[in-house]
Amino acid sequence: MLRRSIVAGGNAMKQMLGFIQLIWRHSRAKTITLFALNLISSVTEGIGLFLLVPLLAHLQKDQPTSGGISGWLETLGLPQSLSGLLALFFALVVVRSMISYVRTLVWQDFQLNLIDTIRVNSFNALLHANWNWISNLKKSDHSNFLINEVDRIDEGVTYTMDFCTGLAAVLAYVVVAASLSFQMAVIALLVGAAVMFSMRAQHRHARDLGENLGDAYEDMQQVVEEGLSSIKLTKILGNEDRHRNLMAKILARLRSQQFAFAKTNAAAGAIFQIVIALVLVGFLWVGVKILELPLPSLMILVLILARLAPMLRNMQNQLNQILHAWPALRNLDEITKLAKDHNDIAPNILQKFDLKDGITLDNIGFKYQSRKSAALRDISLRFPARKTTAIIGASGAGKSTLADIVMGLLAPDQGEMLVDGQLIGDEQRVNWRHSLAYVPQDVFLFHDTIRNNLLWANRGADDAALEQALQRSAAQFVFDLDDGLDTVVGDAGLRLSGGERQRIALARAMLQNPSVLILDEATSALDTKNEMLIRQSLDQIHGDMTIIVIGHRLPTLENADQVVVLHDGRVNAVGTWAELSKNPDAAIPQEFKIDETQE
Ligand SMILES: Nc1ncnc2c1ncn2[C@@H]1O[C@H](COP(=O)(O)OP(=O)(O)OP(=O)(O)O)[C@@H](O)[C@H]1O
Repeated sequence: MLRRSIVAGGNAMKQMLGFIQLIWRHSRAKTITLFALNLISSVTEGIGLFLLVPLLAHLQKDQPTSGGISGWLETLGLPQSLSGLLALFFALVVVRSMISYVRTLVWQDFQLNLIDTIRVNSFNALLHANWNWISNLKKSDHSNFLINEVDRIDEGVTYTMDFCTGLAAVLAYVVVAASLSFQMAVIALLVGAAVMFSMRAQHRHARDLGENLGDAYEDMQQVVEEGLSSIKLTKILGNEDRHRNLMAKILARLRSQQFAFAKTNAAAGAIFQIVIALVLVGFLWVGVKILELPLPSLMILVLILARLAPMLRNMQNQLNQILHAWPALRNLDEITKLAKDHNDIAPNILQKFDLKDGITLDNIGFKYQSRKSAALRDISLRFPARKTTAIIGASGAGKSTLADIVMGLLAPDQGEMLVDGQLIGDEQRVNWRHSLAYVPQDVFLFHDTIRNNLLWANRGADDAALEQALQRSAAQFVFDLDDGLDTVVGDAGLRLSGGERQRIALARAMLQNPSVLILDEATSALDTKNEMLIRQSLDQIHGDMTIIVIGHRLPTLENADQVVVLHDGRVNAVGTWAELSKNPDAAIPQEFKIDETQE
C-alpha cells in the first residue's frame, strides 16, 4: 500500500528541510537550545582559530602579527602575550568541550523522545482509524513502518543534526578564512557550492536506493509475519523450505540495496577527497603565488582547509544518508495523514448506552470501496431488546458486514441505525460500540495469563467478578488448571483448546456487562460437550441480554426468538425457526437443511 503511493521528487535541501521541520515541530525550545549550543560551539572554534594567528606570529618572531586580529584582541581587552594567548586558547577548548558534553546530553534526550513520540503517535493514529479503512491495510507494511521505517527516520534525524552541526562549524571556518583572505573565502564557498551541485546525481541515487530499501524491508516483514502465523499449516504442507527460500531471496535483495548504497557512498567519498585535494593545492598556489599571504595566515588557511576536508566529506556522507532515509519520513507523513483522515470521530463524552427497547435498521446499504456491488442493500430490521436474534445466510451473503454495521464498526452508506429511537450517527458510533460485547469466530487471546486476558475487557474487575464471568460462560475448567487464573494461554491462546478459547472469550464479553452481546459462532466443529456448555451459558443469559448470533448451528436457530435470513446482501426472510423452516421462499443455507433431515 505504501509502495504504490511513493512519489520521488524534490531536491536534496527540501528533503533535509523535512527532517528539520520534524525536529522543530517536536520541541521548538529544545531545537533553539540545540542550535544555540551549536552556534556557541562554532564561535568558540572560530575564536580558537583566530587565536592561532597571533600564536603563530609569536613563534615566527620576524613575521608581523595580523593587524586585524591583534586590534580585536586589544579592543576586547584580551592578552596578546604568548602565555596569555595559550591560556585563552586552553580556556576555549575547555568551554567547547563542556558545550559539546551538554549538547550531546540534550540531543540524546531529545532524539530518544522524538522517536518514541513518532512511534506512539503513528501507532495511535492507526488504532483510531476507522474499521473500514484499517481492515483493508496490509498489516506487515504497518508493522514494518512502525519498526524499521521509524528506525530509518531516527537515522535521518541524527544525520540532519550532525549535518547542521557540521554546517555551523564550516561557517565558523569560512568566517575565519574570510578575515584572513576574503578572496580565498569567496573562492572556497564557490568551489564548495560547485562540488555540492556536481553531486546531485549521487544524491538522487541515494534517495532512490532508500526507496528500494523501504520496499525490501516491507517484503521481509511480510515473509516473517506470514511465515510465523502460518507455521502450523507450513509444517503440515512441508513448506518450511519455501519460506526459508523466500526469506533468503528478500535478504539478498536487501543486501544488494545496502551494498549499492555503500558503493554510492564510497564513490562519493573518493571523488570528494580528490576534489578537496585539488582545491587545497590550488589554494596554496593562489595564496603563495598570487595573493602573497604572510606565513601565519597561510598556515592557518592550510589548517582550515585540512580540517574542512574531512568535515565536508562527512557532511557529504550525512547528506547521502539523509536522502536515503527521506522516503521513510515521506511515508510517515503520508500514512499518518491517511490514518487521521480516516479517524473515528471521538465522542465528546464517553457514555455507554443501556438498550431498553431495541435496535432498528432502516433501509441500510453498504458497499466496500474495492467492490463493484454492494455488500448490503435496503436492510430494514429490528433487534428487540433482551431477545435473541440469529442471522443466517450463505457464505458471502453479508452476515459479518451486517454485524459490523450493528456494532458501529462500519458506517452505512445509506439508511439509518437507531438505538431506542436515537439515531447512531458518526458522533455516537464510538459510544455505541463501547456498549457492546463481541465474541468473534476466531477468538483472539493475548500471550498472557487468563486473568489478564479477562481484565482486558474490564480493568477494574476483582477475582469474584472474574470467577462469576467464568461460571456464566461455562469456563469452570480454569479452576482445575494448576495455575488457575494465572495460567499463561500461549501465543494467541495456543495452549488452550478451541472450545476453551471460545469460553474464555465469552467470559471476557460477560465481564463487560454489555446490554448487547454479538456472537459469531465458530464454523469449525466444537465437540458436543463444548457446544452444549456454550449453549447452556447462552440459555442462562437469554432474556437478560440482547443477543445477536451469526448462526452456524441448528440449535442456535431453534432457541432464537427470531431468525433473519440474508441472501445476496438483502433480508430474505424473518421469523421464528419454526416459521422459516416451513417457508419455501426462505433462502436457508444447505447445512441447516441437512441437519434438519438428519433429525
Ligand atoms: N473488507 C472487505 N473488502 C471488500 N469486500 C469485502 C470485505 N469484507 C467482505 N467483503 C465482501 O462483502 C460481501 C459480504 O461479505 P461478508 O463477510 O459480510 O459475508 P458473510 O455472510 O459474513 O460470509 P461468511 O459466512 O463466508 O463469513 C462478500 O462479497 C465479501 O467478499
